[in-house]
Amino acid sequence: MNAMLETVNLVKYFNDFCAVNDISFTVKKGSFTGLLGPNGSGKSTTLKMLCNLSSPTSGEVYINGIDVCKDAPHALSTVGCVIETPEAYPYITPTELLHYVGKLFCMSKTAITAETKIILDKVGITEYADKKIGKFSKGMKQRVALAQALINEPELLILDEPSSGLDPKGMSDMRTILKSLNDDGTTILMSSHMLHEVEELCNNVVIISQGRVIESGDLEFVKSLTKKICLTVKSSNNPDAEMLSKISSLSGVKSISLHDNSVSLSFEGSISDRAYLLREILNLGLDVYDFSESSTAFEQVFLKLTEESK
Ligand SMILES: Nc1ncnc2c1ncn2[C@@H]1O[C@H](COP(=O)(O)OP(=O)(O)OP(=O)(O)O)[C@@H](O)[C@H]1O
Repeated sequence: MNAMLETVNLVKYFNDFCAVNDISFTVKKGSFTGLLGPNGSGKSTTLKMLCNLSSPTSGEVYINGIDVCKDAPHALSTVGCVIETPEAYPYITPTELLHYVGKLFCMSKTAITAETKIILDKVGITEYADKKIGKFSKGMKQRVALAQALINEPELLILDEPSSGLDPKGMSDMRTILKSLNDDGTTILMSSHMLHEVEELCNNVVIISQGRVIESGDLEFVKSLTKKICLTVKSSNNPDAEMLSKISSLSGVKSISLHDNSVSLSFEGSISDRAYLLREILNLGLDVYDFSESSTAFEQVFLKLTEESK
């Protein structure tokens, strides 16, 4: 079986408000799946139901084919979760926390000690192993939260915005850790607001809006849903008005704007159309030193899909 996790027609009402409306998706074994959606779209509510922290109004969740609502301990025995920013007791140390969590999983003291060493190294806090968590920065606390989710060597990690609130270095470190966990075979389902993060890490995406799945599939498929891409052309000479007008009339160019010496193009066409466009731009006399697809291509898909679903 290829599915690590499957949700079937998941519904969650808070009184008469429907926060999750008939959500079905699959997380493939070994994948790094991003759960994307605007604020309030139902990401956290969905993840909480997957970890049995909240009961669905209706619908089912299966992990490795086991129904989470009917047999949570069995279904979740292979899962590690970090939902919202967990606050550990400030006066305990990462080592003590991992020992406590390990005992909850009925692990032996020897196994806990061995695992703790490996995990603290994986998340990069070995030197803080015996320091009190209360004094840790937000980034360190996120690493501790991830560490406790790893104690039972989970096959599946469910993470609610793991980079949230971290500074750029903290985010980058967290991405490196998650990438390495996934490379080592851990399946990861992660919610995120940061599209570039999802593009960098994930190979599958589930996009939700207003409690509904509006698109899901592998990242390249979702990106291909819009043929229009954003190209950035940087040149050492400044394009004049005539050049800009000529560029805007080239085949495939939908719109054009200029910021400093950089021309942004909205473009639709094949790879060879793109090559033709570059040749034409060079022929116009622009001294191009960079011609690249900007990272907003996926962002455009996301905005378009969430806009269309309203
Ligand atoms: N316990 C609750 N009681 C009532 N409404 C709730 C509760 N939890 C969530 N909601 C509502 O359900 C909707 C979905 O919330 P949820 O937190 O799942 O969204 P989200 O996509 O995770 O948002 P964000 O990106 O801002 O974290 C929101 O409108 C929220 O206000």
